Amino acid sequence: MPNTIAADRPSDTLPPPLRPEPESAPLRATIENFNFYYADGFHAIRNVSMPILDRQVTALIGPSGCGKSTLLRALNRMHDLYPGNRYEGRITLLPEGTNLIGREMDPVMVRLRIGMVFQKPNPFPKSIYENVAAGLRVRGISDRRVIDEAVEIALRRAAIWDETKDRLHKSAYELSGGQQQRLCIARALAPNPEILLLDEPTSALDPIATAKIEELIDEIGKETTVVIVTHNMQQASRISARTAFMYLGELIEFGETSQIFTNPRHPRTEHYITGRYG
Ligand SMILES: Nc1ncnc2c1ncn2[C@@H]1O[C@H](COP(=O)(O)OP(=O)(O)OP(=O)(O)O)[C@@H](O)[C@H]1O
Repeated sequence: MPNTIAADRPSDTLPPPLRPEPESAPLRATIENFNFYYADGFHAIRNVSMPILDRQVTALIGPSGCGKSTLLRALNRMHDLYPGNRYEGRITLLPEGTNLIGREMDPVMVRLRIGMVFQKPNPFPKSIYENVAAGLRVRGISDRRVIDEAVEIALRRAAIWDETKDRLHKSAYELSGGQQQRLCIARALAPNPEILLLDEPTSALDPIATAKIEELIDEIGKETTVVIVTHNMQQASRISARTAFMYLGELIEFGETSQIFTNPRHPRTEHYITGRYG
C-alpha cells in the first residue's frame, strides 16, 4: 500500500514539486516563474511554471484554497480590479509573445482578449441577443448584420441556438440555470477570445445541465484554448487534455490528463486523486 506509507510521512519529507516536461504540442501561452501576492501580502501562487496548449482544454485541480482561481484570474488580469495585488514572473501569450502581466499591458485589453465564465451564471439584465452582442459592442462593432451573424454563431457554438432562436429578444432571466450558463459561454465566445477561462462553470448546475456543458466544453476545446478550474475530478478527466495539480499555491504536477489520473508521479497528486484529502 504505497499510499498509506506516503500518507503517514510528515509532509516535509515528500518530494518537491515536479517541473512540467517540455511540450511538443503547439502552445497558446506559457506561465513562467509566476508568483502572486494579494494586497494583504499573502503569497497565494508560488513559482508556478506551466504551458497552456493551443486549442486544448487544460484543467486546474487541487484542494480548496490551493490557488486554482487565483491562477486562473491572473490569466485575464482580474486581480487588477483590486488595488495592491501583485504579480511576478511572466505569462506569455503565443505566438506574438506578449507578456500578459507586463506593466505595459493594459488589463482592460487583456480582458477583451481572454474571456471568462464564472461559477454562477451571471447574465446581464438584458435580452438573450443583447447579452451575446454586448462583447461585440464594447469592441466598437455596430453593424447590425455583423452582430446578428456573430450572435447566431456564438449561440450555436454554445449549443443553445435551438432553444433561443425564437425568443432572442426575451429576457435572459427567463432561461433556466443551465441555459443561462450556456448563454454566458456564448457571450464569452462571441468576440472570439484567444483563451477562454472557466471557473467551476458547472458547480451550480444539476447533473443533466452539467453533462450538457461538459459536452460543450469538449467541442469548444477543439477550436478555442480553454483553461478550466474544477473540483470535479471526473469532469477534469473527461474533458481535459492536460491537468495541473496544485497544492498550497504550488504546482505539484502537470501532465497529460490520463497520466495524472492513472499514473500520478507525485505522492501528493496520488493522495488527492484517490480521495485522501480535498
Ligand atoms: N482577496 C484575497 N486576499 C487575500 N487572500 C486571498 C484572497 N482571495 C483568496 N485568497 C487566498 O488565496 C488562497 C487561494 O485561494 P483561491 O480562491 O485561489 O483557491 P482555490 O483553489 O480556487 O479554492 P476553491 O477551490 O475553494 O475555490 C486561499 O488561501 C485564499 O484564502
